[in-house]
Amino acid sequence: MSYEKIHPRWELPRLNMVDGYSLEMTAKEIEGLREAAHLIRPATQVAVTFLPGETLEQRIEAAVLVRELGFEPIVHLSARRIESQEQLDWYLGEITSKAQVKRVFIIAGDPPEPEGPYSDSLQIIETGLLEKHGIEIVGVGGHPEGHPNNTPAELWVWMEKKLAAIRAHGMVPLVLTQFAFDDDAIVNWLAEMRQRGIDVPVRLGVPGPAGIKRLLGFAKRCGVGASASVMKKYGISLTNLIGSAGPDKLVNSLDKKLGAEHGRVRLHLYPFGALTASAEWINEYHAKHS
Ligand SMILES: NC(=O)C1=CN([C@@H]2O[C@H](COP(=O)(O)OP(=O)(O)OC[C@H]3O[C@@H](n4cnc5c(N)ncnc54)[C@H](O)[C@@H]3O)[C@@H](O)[C@H]2O)C=CC1
Ligand SMILES: Nc1nc(=O)c2c([nH]1)NC[C@@H]1CN(c3ccc(C(=O)N[C@@H](CCC(=O)O)C(=O)O)cc3)CN21
Repeated sequence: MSYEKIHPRWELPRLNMVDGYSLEMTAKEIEGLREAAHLIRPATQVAVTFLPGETLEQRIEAAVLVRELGFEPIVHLSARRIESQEQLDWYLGEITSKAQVKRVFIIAGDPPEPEGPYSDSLQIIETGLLEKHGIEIVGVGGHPEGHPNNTPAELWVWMEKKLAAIRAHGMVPLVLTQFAFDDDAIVNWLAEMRQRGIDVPVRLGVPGPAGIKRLLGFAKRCGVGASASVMKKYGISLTNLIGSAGPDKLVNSLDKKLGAEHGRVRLHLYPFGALTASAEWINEYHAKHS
């Protein structure tokens, strides 16, 4: 399968670690995206989250802005937060007609009980609504550090089922990983994925630069490992939580450790509300490595 659809340069070796990066924004970060826009390369893929406390209208407005500013929207769908099939159908209709969305990312979502008819991502793929609305590329989650509700073996089975279903519905699959601070967790997980014969493109989720307390808060909330030893590798001492930290060490280490056996990868930055800081970090990294 050709993955050129995912990104024009997917089939080529990366120029550096930020080549073909993607970013994300919450649906409420309309002003944040406007402010950061001049720092972001044209046609960059920008994902719009599906978090509690956002309305569908805010998400649609955000996707429209991503498109208007000359970027490529990726719209998140949180299966457990979708209230009905009618709502999913309507939302897909809105984002595809108003923002020409071609890309979605589907994740189960954190609610322990689904708020509507869907308890997992596979069920969304199987509705047939994605291709009905012209969606071409579908991302699903990867979990380098595992997931509290599934064993690693179960997670691989789920991944293969989702990827097969995306193909069966005529769309192109992609995996986007949960953010992680631990380079070894990411590299080992990716090696296992490739050993299993899963050749799908992967976007590796890394945290953008942010305050240390904020990074640790997100790690806790999202079940991401942030032990003293992992954070030390990342460049953070847990005895001094003042200031902020960027992903330089992590990204440099990934650059060294990732080889041909890990297949095609690109980065996805999780800015955690600081889009400008992430865009600046990318530009500085690019300037240093080109
Ligand atoms: N990577 C990311 O950016 C994000 C990751 N997540 C986390 O990833 C989890 C898994 O998502 P997918 O890989 O899409 O799973 P999935 O939709 O492929 O489901 C796989 C299996 O895990 C179960 N499961 C998933 N979420 C659950 C939950 N919250 N409680 C109980 N059982 C659950 C499903 O019922 C199913 O049996 C989310 O539930 C969430 O906790 C959430 C948001 C963003
Ligand atoms: N298990 C899990 N659950 C999640 O909700 C989750 C993950 N994993 N992995 C990473 C993504 C990224 N997430 C987030 C969540 C909040 C903001 C954020 O900026 N929140 C604002 C206020 C809310 C808003 O603007 O909508 C904040 O200031 O905290 C960003 C990314 C949540 N995500």
